[in-house]
Amino acid sequence: MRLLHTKGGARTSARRWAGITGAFAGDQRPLCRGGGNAVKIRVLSHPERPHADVSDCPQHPFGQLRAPRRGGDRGDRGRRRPHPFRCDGQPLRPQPDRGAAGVRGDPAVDRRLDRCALDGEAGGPHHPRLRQSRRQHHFVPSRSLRTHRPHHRPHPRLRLQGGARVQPSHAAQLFGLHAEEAGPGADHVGESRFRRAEVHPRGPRQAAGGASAHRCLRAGDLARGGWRREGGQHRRNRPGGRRHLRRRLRDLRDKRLQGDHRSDAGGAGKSLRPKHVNSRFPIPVGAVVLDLDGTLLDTVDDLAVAANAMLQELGFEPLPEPVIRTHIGKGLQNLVTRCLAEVTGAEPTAAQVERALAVFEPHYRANLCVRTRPYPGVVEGLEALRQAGFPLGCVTNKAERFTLPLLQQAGLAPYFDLVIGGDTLPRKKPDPLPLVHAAERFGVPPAQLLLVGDSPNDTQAARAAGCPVVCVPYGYSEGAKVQDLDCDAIVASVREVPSLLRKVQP
Ligand SMILES: O=C(O)COP(=O)(O)O
Ligand SMILES: [Mg+2]
Repeated sequence: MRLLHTKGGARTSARRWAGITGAFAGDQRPLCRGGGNAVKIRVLSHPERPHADVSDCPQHPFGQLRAPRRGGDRGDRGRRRPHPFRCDGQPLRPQPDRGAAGVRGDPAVDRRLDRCALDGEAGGPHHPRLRQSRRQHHFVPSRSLRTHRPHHRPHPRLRLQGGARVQPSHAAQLFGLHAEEAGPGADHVGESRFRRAEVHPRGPRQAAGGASAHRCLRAGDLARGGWRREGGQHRRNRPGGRRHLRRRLRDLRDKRLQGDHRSDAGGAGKSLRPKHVNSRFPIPVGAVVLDLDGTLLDTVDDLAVAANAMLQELGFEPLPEPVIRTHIGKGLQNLVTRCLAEVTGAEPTAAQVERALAVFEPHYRANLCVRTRPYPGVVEGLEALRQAGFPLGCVTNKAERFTLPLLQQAGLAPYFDLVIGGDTLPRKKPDPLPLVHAAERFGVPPAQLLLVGDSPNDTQAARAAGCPVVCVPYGYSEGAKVQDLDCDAIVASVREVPSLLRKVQP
């Protein structure tokens, strides 16, 4: 018996070859399996033609025929595909259909693994077209070898849809889980990460107490765990199943994230969105104000140059830029005070601050916009906000005498209808006064004035005034993490702000 493989030929060619060489007699027919460009034939030598082989064939009418390799069949591609669990020298994992494991290198194991199983046998040809069935040669790791995802980690494919507008802290609201409605023992409420139970709350039909599509109330079924049957179709759509999850996420994306104004979401007057889901987006806004340092303009380089020139003039060592960066946000006087405190190790007196400020200001005026640049996305964002019809304001703690020329030199002045500096009003951020004033000037209630900021001063002022606030992550948040700021959303850049807003007429 010979095992020959033909490549490039086909079943017909193989049969023809068998006929030509006379390798088969009477009822001995070549066993041909498969098709396409690979075929394996089992040649049974005829007693009178013991040397029948491809090399004997005078006509050699078809493509490459080759004898099986030494050491076993390595597949039609000429190379053995390494098994994922059989790296050299690594212990082999037990396989359900191949018996006990062993170590590659052990001749007995090698022989077993390299054995060329006959066509039709388990472990037979590896070419997919020659497989008896799809699953036969796949190694399915046993239950104990599968890796399990701990339940406290969010599923990797379970991303909240909605892009930047959705923050992890919204999970509870998105999925309709509020402390008062989740019931007693709902220890997961308030966690930013959510578990399976939170992602798949029971649908409205089940919650209403109606007969479930999946639950079966018959006694026999209850004895089987309450599901109609184990396995098969009935498990597919049950809550927690993948399909159920996909459908639920689609519902959330399509209907619930559209916001309160979508009264048509659920058909004629009937919203599918439960009342307790608080959709915050898009935010209804009549006007937008933006912070300057750390939100619109990257001013730290020029501020550091001026601050270090001041320190040098006063006889102190310069400070590194990252230190100066953490002192930006509460106005220039505060910056000077904190730089002095840093180098002297003590709180400076009012007179010392006044003297230092007098040294600082000329340096800053001379370096106002040398290396100061708008952050990426700022110009596009302002442009888009203007196009959407929002009146724009700049509310900063920087003194007005520096703010106005800085906006001019940076090319942002034409975008703003209103500029409020740190000394324009009696109090500055984090006091709500500048925002309340801006809302009045724009003729909108504070709840419809959006502040785009970067620091706790901005978020505190907005919360105190009752304004919505979104933060950019790149600014100077006085050492605080942007994730810790009390804001409605974190946007990667000002460019993303318009997509969060819905224009309301003032
Ligand atoms: O501290 C400053 O000088 C100004 O800070 P602000 O523009 O972020 O309000
Ligand atoms: Mg700022």
